[in-house]
Amino acid sequence: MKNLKVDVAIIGAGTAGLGAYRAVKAAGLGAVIIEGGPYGTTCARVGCMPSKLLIAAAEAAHSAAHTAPFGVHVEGPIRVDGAEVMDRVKRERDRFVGFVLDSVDGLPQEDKIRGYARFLSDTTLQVDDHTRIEASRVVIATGSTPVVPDSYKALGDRLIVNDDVFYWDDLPRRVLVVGPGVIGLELGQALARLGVHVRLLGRSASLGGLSDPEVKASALAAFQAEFSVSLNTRIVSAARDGDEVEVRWADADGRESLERFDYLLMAAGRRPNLDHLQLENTSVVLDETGLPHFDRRTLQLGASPIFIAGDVDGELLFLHEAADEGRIAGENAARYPKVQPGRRRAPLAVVFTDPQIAQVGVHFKGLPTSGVVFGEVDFANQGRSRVMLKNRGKLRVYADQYNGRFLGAEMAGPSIEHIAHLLSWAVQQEMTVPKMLEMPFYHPVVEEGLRTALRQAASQLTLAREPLQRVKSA
Ligand SMILES: Cc1cc2nc3c(=O)[nH]c(=O)nc-3n(C[C@H](O)[C@H](O)[C@H](O)COP(=O)(O)OP(=O)(O)OC[C@H]3O[C@@H](n4cnc5c(N)ncnc54)[C@H](O)[C@@H]3O)c2cc1C
Ligand SMILES: NC(=O)c1ccc[n+]([C@@H]2O[C@H](COP(=O)([O-])OP(=O)(O)OC[C@H]3O[C@@H](n4cnc5c(N)ncnc54)[C@H](O)[C@@H]3O)[C@@H](O)[C@H]2O)c1
Repeated sequence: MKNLKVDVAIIGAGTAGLGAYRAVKAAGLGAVIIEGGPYGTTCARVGCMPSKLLIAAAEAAHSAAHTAPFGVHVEGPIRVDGAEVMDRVKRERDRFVGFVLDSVDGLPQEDKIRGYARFLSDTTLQVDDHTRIEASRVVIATGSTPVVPDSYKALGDRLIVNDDVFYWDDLPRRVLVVGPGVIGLELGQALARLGVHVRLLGRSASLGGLSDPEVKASALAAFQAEFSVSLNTRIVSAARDGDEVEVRWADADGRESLERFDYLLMAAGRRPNLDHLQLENTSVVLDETGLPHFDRRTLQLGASPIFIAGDVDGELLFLHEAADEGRIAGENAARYPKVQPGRRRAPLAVVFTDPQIAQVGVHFKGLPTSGVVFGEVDFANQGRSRVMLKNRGKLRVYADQYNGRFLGAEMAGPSIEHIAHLLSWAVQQEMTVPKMLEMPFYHPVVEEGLRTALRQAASQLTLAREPLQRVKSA
């Protein structure tokens, strides 16, 4: 058994863990980073980057197949070569992973420990059965794993998760996607556009994380016009038959269907990688679901010398949040016990479907029940969106009725990744709707649709009247 003593031990060399490691080293302390799986990060290897590569191929196929309304005719069938599609996805993915591997290669050899870590106490870690580490502080950055209900496990290698898709050598013929969340929608639509027969089933009314019912209805209509998406369904049975999966499912009205697929892609959410850490050996307080209590601002677990960062805290499963949290946890581990709140950014989430989906600031479901004004634009008749034949979806903005402060927005539509950025910057700058309307809007751009929504919200503000009413009622 090898014994080590170090200031800070970081568990997990993903985006959050590497960020934490860099922050500890920048503070002049010693650190080790422990990794049990392959280096390269979830984002680069099986997450953000390969999914966007698959989506890019799907967009190319979709555009090629939809030129006719412009009077442009591509003669003959559009041929998607699945092997070539997957080859590019994997080649480019490996390039992105390569950048991470280069940066890991650059770390001092003695700082890198290979193996899976578990806690023996707050400050003692066991890595596999070869190394014991005494660390004054520990950062948990172990990421998340797809949730796979036990009842599906008999499907064997015909049951897949997002990771498996990015190791395919060719595209399959038929895929059942379970879960209309972010991953299910992104991968489901991309595969459908590449010619795979896709059915996407959800067990509730949820869709891509949206909470605004009007935006959700608009997004659902857009997706359903293109491929098979059914909500409020129930999978009655899923059984393996040879190399196929036979699925019986019931729609919202209870009508049952029987269908065969090559794969069942489980995209029903992710859970934190905490199971094997043996947190029960520490002083950390766990809630009834086994998740540790932590301070969102400092990322400290109670008063312990243990910090948490990235997907594993189960809060904001996005790359930029994992990077921020890694830095904050690393800085606080370095300055422990004098921890400080870290700077957090305005909430921003983008789903790379078509239409894209985004949420910014306060979500619809988090709005107060009164004192909020709404503005909206339906992209169906928005000038530039119609010019491009991308006129699907809806955007709704929320503002404080009395001080005009822009609170947040939910949206589905064209150019949404960019509009969502503008809006998240406005949230972080604490702008009011009238102030936002003072900003330039070029013509003709999709952002003119945003202006329509902002104007509608502005017209309902009671900025001047409110103080008067207060005086009257006093
Ligand atoms: C398909 C998909 C698409 C996505 N697309 C986007 C996107 O477009 N934009 C976006 O912002 N986010 C996206 N995400 C989310 C984003 O990838 C994650 O939020 C981010 O990668 C989380 O980083 P992390 O450092 O917390 O975890 P990870 O990168 O997963 O790192 C955790 C590491 O810990 C290791 N580990 C686990 N347990 C132990 C242990 N006991 N001992 C040692 N090592 C351990 C793991 O092997 C892993 O390497 C996507 C995710 C998926 C799955
Ligand atoms: N573009 C991005 O930023 C991006 C892309 C992919 C993933 N991510 C991150 O990864 C996280 C996880 O993604 P996800 O799509 O796995 O989870 P999710 O929580 O977004 O969606 C899961 C969906 O599955 C449904 N569901 C759950 N159990 C089910 C069952 N048994 N049958 C049918 N439907 C079921 C849920 O109702 C929900 O709609 C996201 O929340 C996101 O933070 C981000």
